[in-house]
Amino acid sequence: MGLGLLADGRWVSEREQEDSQGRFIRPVTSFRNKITADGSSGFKAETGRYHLYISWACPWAHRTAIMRKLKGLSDAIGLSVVHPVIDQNGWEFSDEPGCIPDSINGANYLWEIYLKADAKYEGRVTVPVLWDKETSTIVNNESREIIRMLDTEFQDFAKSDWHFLPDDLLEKVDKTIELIYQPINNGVYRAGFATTQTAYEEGVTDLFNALQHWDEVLGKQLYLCGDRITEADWCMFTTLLRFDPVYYGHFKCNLHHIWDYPNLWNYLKELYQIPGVKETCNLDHIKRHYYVSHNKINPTRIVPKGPIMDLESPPDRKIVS
Ligand SMILES: N[C@@H](CCC(=O)N[C@@H](CS)C(=O)NCC(=O)O)C(=O)O
Repeated sequence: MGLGLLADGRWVSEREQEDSQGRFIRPVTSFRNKITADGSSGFKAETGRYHLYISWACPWAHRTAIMRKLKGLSDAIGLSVVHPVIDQNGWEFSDEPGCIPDSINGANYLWEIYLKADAKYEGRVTVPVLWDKETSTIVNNESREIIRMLDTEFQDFAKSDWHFLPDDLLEKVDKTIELIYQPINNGVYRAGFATTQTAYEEGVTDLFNALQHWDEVLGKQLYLCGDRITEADWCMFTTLLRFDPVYYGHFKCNLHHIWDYPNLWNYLKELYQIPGVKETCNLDHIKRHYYVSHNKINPTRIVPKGPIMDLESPPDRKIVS
């Protein structure tokens, strides 16, 4: 599949992991430290100290890019963007349009960053990566935890008033992020990377049951957790954005398009049209990443021209509470 991992300090090509029934297994993330406003964790929130490595293509990394942008943290936290296609050597830095080379460590490949953080690191080399320039290490490479840190620990440097974790919704936000993870965010991968009919059907069934549920919820309330936008909405957004252009065809998630669901489709457009969000949505990188990197699923590496998808048209969701 053009995907690989680090083993014994070397890069080795390897396919996606699966269980004996052909079900996709997502490996556990390894760097789990935390940046805190008061520095009690050993990583203090500071301006100019941290750097984010992302791919515009990746839905997990995209969450962190949205958070950095909307919180007004672009001056405080640096950014590098890898080439959209994963080839023999994994994620690669490039100066092609849309990419930002690694100005911090001067790496050619993302795996070099992982080895610099931990010379004994073994396993997958994934985006996003939150890098600490002061201690030359990876603080964290789990998107859900990175967005939480950017949202709550960098208040002194945030240049906007957005806050995506209201005190009274903390539990609900966590529960919702958890609730949409398996069937939706990971569900598209469970369908797309399945290697048996049964595993694929399990993934697709869970996915479309969950989409139906959330379409109904979004007919009654504005956002996933109620009347305010939260971190959970950004977790949902990056999957919905990729759905019709990629998951519908490439991952065979084709019972319905997102544009068939009146509430989900309008909700997607509403979030897309929030100032600052569009600049983080690179559909060219998104399509090239999936259709070209997964050569087991798409051996010709042909990237479809469509679909024609109008995310700019005015949303007209009807909320009936
Ligand atoms: N748990 C991670 C998952 C990140 C992840 O799977 N990223 C993918 C891109 S969409 C990746 O870098 N894959 C490369 C690989 O597995 O070799 C998170 O949410 O941050």
